[in-house]
Amino acid sequence: MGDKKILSIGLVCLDIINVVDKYPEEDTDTRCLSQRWQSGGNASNTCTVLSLLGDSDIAYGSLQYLSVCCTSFIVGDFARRGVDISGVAWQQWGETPCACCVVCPTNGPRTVVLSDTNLPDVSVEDFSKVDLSQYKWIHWEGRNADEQVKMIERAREYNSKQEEKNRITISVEIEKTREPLYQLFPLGDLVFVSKDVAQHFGFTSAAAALKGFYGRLRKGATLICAWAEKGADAMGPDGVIIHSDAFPPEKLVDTLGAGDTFNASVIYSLSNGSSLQDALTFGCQIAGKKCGVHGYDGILH
Ligand SMILES: Nc1ncnc2c1ncn2[C@@H]1O[C@H](COP(=O)(O)OP(=O)(O)O)[C@@H](O)[C@H]1O
Ligand SMILES: O=P(O)(O)OC[C@@]1(O)O[C@H](CO)[C@@H](O)[C@@H]1O
Repeated sequence: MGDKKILSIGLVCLDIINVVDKYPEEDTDTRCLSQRWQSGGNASNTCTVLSLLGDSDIAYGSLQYLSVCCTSFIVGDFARRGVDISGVAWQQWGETPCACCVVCPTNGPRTVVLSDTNLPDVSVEDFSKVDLSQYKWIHWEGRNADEQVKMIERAREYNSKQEEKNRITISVEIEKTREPLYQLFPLGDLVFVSKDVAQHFGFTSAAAALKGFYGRLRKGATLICAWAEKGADAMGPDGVIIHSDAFPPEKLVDTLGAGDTFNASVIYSLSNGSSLQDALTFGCQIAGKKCGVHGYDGILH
């Protein structure tokens, strides 16, 4: 695979994170323990974690064209982390998505309210400008699924003309409970399905979700389902379910981005030749470390 990179397509936003000692009640006025700005969104978090793990990659998400305050913050953050943004689909109009996040270190969970109004998603046209020969792996966060289907078709067509060693591995994440996203199940070589989607379909464990969803996948594909403090399960073409326990940190402080950290770490590990079991374990280890620190710096220590 040489020096080829990993491309991540999905949300890039600004996270404004309020750390509180207890989740605020409605119609109260409280002070947070601390507040910080952080680059966020699936594509951004994936690139952040990949860059910390050591790969050079490209955040290819939706960033506003105008250099308004929060956009320059995100760009600065990518530069600081060495994330290559030369492939970003800059938009001429629209507002940079922004998420107000509440993180409660006493019990861990994060609550997110996202404003994602009018910034266009990455389109097939944007994607047609991408030089696919640069990439060994492309990850799509399920969003504008109808367009994403066509982008993945283009990547598959490219693959059909390549020798096996030059083919791009295609992964998709189906995280939100939105009907159009389910058409992505048969499109990935690797599919991440969230606990939220699994529960929406009535599954009460990762293993049950894998058994229930696996039939929707393309031949030879792998399905992974993370289940917070219960760790994660995976099923490959042999139909065997493998599992990794979670690796809870000594003190749970911030679970915002744990799922994105898990996905990025699994992708990193598989793209470097690890077995599915090792990649699953590595994903849980790094995601567990993330839960023990605020933000992403320190996830390797
Ligand atoms: N409370 C926790 N303790 C330890 N590990 C956790 C915890 N929450 C999440 N993780 C790790 O992060 C991974 C993804 O978490 P999950 O909550 O399923 O994703 P998301 O953040 O997308 O909801 C889990 O498989 C697990 O390894
Ligand atoms: O890994 P998680 O915690 O599921 O996702 C975290 C996240 O990508 O989701 C929000 C948008 O939905 C962003 O504000 C935030 O950075």
